[in-house]
Amino acid sequence: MKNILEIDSVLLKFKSTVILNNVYLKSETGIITGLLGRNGTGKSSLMKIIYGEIIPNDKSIRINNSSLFKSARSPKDIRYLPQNKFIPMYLTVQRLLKDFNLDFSDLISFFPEFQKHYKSKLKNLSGGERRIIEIYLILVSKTKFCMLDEPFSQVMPVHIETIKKLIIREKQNKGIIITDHMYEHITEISDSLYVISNGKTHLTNNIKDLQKLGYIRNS
Ligand SMILES: Nc1ncnc2c1ncn2[C@@H]1O[C@H](COP(=O)(O)OP(=O)(O)OP(=O)(O)O)[C@@H](O)[C@H]1O
Repeated sequence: MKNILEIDSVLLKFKSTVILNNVYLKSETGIITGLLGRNGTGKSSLMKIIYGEIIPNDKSIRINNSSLFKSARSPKDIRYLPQNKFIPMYLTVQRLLKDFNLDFSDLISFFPEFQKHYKSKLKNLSGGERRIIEIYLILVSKTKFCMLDEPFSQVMPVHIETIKKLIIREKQNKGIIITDHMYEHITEISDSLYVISNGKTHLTNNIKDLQKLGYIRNS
């Protein structure tokens, strides 16, 4: 089944500063939605609003045309990978995979290096290894929509390529919203691309749009 998430009419202010104003964004099963924008333009805030972690001054969010009025979200509907680590360090890879109902064999088919880490606690993994586990759990576990906030920072280039393959596999079952300043990876895998500028989302098609919106320099 195809699921559609839409958000519009967003107004987010911190004190008197307007961060987001009149945003529109759509995510749907089978589509990778890229979100770009300069530092501080509100990409993480928009994801947190969708996830229900920030309550903005105004918003309208719908899944399959039903409005979400409550702030609590079910993991069956939306999963969110925040920028900062969020999983308790004392949990093992084995325990996390069990909790998220995931297979170790699938993880190591993408990341064979993790064979030795089945019983490792997160605190005993490197920063990049921990990030890969977090990305895998959020991206692969069952849900309608998955939001990834800067999945590529901390991860080495070979693993970035693997994560991109995993994202492309997973979009068959869910809508994926992704932001990262390694924008070439985002433009490469995105089916639909928005840039946030001056509090608004701009649906963009090409690199020229990114230049016009001040996200990258004119070459
Ligand atoms: N809890 C808060 N209180 C006050 N201001 C905040 C709060 N959270 C975010 N902001 C401000 O809102 C703006 C948007 O922040 P946000 O983290 O959403 O930006 P971003 O586009 O994700 O940035 P980056 O690319 O640097 O990660 C920033 O100016 C930030 O300082």
